Amino acid sequence: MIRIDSVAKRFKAPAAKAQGLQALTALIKKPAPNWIEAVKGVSLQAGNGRITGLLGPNGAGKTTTLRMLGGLFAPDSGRIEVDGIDVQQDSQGALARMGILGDAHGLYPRLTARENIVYFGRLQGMTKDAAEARSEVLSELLDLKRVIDRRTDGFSQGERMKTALARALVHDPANIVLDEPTNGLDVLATRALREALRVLAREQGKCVVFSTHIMQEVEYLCDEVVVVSRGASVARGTVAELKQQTGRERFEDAFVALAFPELQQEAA
Ligand SMILES: Nc1ncnc2c1ncn2[C@@H]1O[C@H](COP(=O)(O)OP(=O)(O)OP(=O)(O)O)[C@@H](O)[C@H]1O
Repeated sequence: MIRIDSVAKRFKAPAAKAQGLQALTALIKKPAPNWIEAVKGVSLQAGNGRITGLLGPNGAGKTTTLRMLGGLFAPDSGRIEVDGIDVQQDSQGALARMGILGDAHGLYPRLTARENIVYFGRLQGMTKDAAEARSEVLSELLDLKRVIDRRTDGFSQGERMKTALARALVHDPANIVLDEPTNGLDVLATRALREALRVLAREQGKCVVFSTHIMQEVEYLCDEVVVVSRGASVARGTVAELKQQTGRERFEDAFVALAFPELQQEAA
């Protein structure tokens, strides 16, 4: 179970290079930094055996939220818990309970897919035998058998994603977090991934959280959706509830109404 409570995070904007008089003034008086409010208040509760989608347009703050969940940096405010473990207080404990598929897959190109998976298992404290047995199970679940003993150098986007996902799941974590997992995948690879996520949540009782900006993805997969817009969670519910809440028949229209309310006012 994952619980994110009102997290916020801002970044210092890289300063534009000052020129002429501006540069001279900047030498004497350092200009105040500009801040980018990447996340201003995102909350989410994701239960076990369910797929929860973080749906938002580009730049809404999805990746930043998931990076805080993965302990890559701390929120400026708010709190994140994984199975009751506070990510800031015990990031190792929280990470041990999560399998994270980030935007960069970072496989070792000289190792085979199996070696990549087993190596990661060893880093998670598994015995070689246990990691190898698990790589077998995952190669079945993710349909990796054909390529599991090939070096990952030269893998297609889909093969890379599946190997990275297998690696993230090697320690059989109770919580699975994926950042835009279908990016760059073709229709068959997307279907295979969806099917795997369904098995993980519905049959194995995992808590699955994934971010996306693709409406269809959410309609096909999610038990619960959290809509994020401009750094804040603005709505949550099932697809049917969000359609009902906005009085829209199509989910795309419901999403636009929730994420960009100003567009509705302009249209009115
Ligand atoms: N390290 C950083 N430094 C400065 N700004 C950042 C940093 N990381 C994110 N941002 C900004 O924060 C905002 C939210 O970014 P984020 O990557 O979380 O959005 P997103 O919802 O994942 O978008 P996308 O769907 O396009 O990947 C954006 O405006 C982005 O430019």
